[in-house]
Amino acid sequence: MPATPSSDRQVSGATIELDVVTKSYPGQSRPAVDGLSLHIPAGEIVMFVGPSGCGKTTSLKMLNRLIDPTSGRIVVDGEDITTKDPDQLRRKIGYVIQGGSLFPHLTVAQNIGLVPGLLKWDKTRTRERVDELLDLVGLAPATYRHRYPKELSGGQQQRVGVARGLAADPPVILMDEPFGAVDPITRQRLQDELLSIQEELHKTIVCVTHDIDEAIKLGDRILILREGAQIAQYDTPEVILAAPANEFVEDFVGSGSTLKQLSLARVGDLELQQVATARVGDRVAEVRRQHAESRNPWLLVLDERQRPLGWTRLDRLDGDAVRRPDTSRLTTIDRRATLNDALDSMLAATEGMAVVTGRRDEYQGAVTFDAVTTHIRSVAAGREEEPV
Ligand SMILES: Nc1ncnc2c1ncn2[C@@H]1O[C@H](COP(=O)(O)OP(=O)(O)OP(=O)(O)O)[C@@H](O)[C@H]1O
Repeated sequence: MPATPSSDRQVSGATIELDVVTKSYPGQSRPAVDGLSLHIPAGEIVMFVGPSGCGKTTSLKMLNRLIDPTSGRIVVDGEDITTKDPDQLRRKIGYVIQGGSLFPHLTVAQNIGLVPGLLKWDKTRTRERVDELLDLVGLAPATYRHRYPKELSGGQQQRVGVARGLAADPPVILMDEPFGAVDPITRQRLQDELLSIQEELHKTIVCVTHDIDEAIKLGDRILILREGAQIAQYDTPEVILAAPANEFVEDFVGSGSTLKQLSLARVGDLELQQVATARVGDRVAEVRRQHAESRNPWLLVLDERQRPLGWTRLDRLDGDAVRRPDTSRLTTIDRRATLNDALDSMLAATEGMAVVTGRRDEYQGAVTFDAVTTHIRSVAAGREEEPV
C-alpha cells in the first residue's frame, strides 16, 4: 500500500497550493491549463496522469517557473512563488526528467554536486552528500563517483538523475516521466527505490506519467486530468479504482481494474518466510550447528550490511569460513514491489523463490511463487465479491 501520511511521520516536504491557475500559450485557441485549483499535501507523492496534450507537463513546469502562469497563484510552503526569483526557486525544488538529463562532460559526482555548488556548500560537505546520495540510489560511490554519464547504463543514469534532484535536500521534487526511458524491470526497481527513498525522506513529490499502473503504484494520490487540465478525479489510488468519479476516469483507468488491484498489493503484505542465513566470514562449524535442524538445504549468504549475495548449499560448506557465493542465481524483490512486479521477476527465477529486501536492500525474508499466486487469487476473489 502507498504510505499513509500520519501525524507521527517526519515530513520534510512542503505544501503546494494552486489557485485558479491558467496558462494560455500564444496562438492557441484554448488555454493549455484552464483554471486549475489543487491542494498538494506536504510529504505526499502526487501523480499527474491524463491523455496526451491535456496539460500535465505545463502544470508541472509552472511549479518551478520553467513556465509562468498567465494568471492565478501558486503557493509553495506558504510563499507565493510567482514573485520569487526563478533561479533561487529552482534550487529549492528538485527536478528529475526522463533519462536523467546529465551533463555528458561532467562526472557523476559533478552532476550530483551541481546545485550544492551553486549554493556554495564547501567541498567536503558536497563530497559527503554526493556519496550519501549515491548510496541512497543504490550505486556504490567508489565505483561510480568518477564515471562519466556515457559509462553508465540507462537505469544508472536515471538513478544519478534522481540523486541530483535530491542533492540540496529540497522539500519539493518534480518529476516528468522519470522512468519512461528504461526497460520494464529497471523501471520497476527505480520505482521501488523511489518509494524506499520517500519512506526515509517524506518529500513532496509531484510526478507526471502516462502510465496509470505507475501512478497506482507510486501515488499517495492521483490527479487525473482531461483537456485543459480539467480535473476528472483527484483521489487516492484505492478510491479511484473502487469508485471512478465518471466515465472518463473509468475509460482512462481502463478495463481489468481487478488486475490493477494487484498494483495496490505489495510483496511486503505477504507473510514472508525466513530462510537459513549466514554472513560472509562466519565460522562454518557454527553455521552448521545453528541450522542443523533446517529441512531446507539452502543457505542465503549476506554481506556485512545484511544485503543478500547468493545461495549456497548447507551440506556443501567447506573450509573454516563462509565464502562469497555465486551471485548469478539470486532473485531479489523489494518489499515495496507490487505483486505484478513480483510475478514478472519470479518467472525468471529458477528456484521458484525470491529473496525480499527492504530499506537499503537489507534482507527481510523470502517469498515463494506459490505464495504470490495464492495471494493474487485471494485479491481477485475478494474483488469479485464486492458490490458493484
Ligand atoms: N510551448 C508551447 N507553445 C504552444 N503550445 C504548447 C506549448 N507547450 C505545450 N503546448 C500545448 O499545450 C497543451 C498541453 O501541453 P502539455 O505538454 O502540458 O501536455 P501533456 O499532458 O504534458 O502532454 P504529453 O502527455 O503529450 O506530454 C497541448 O495542446 C500542447 O500542444
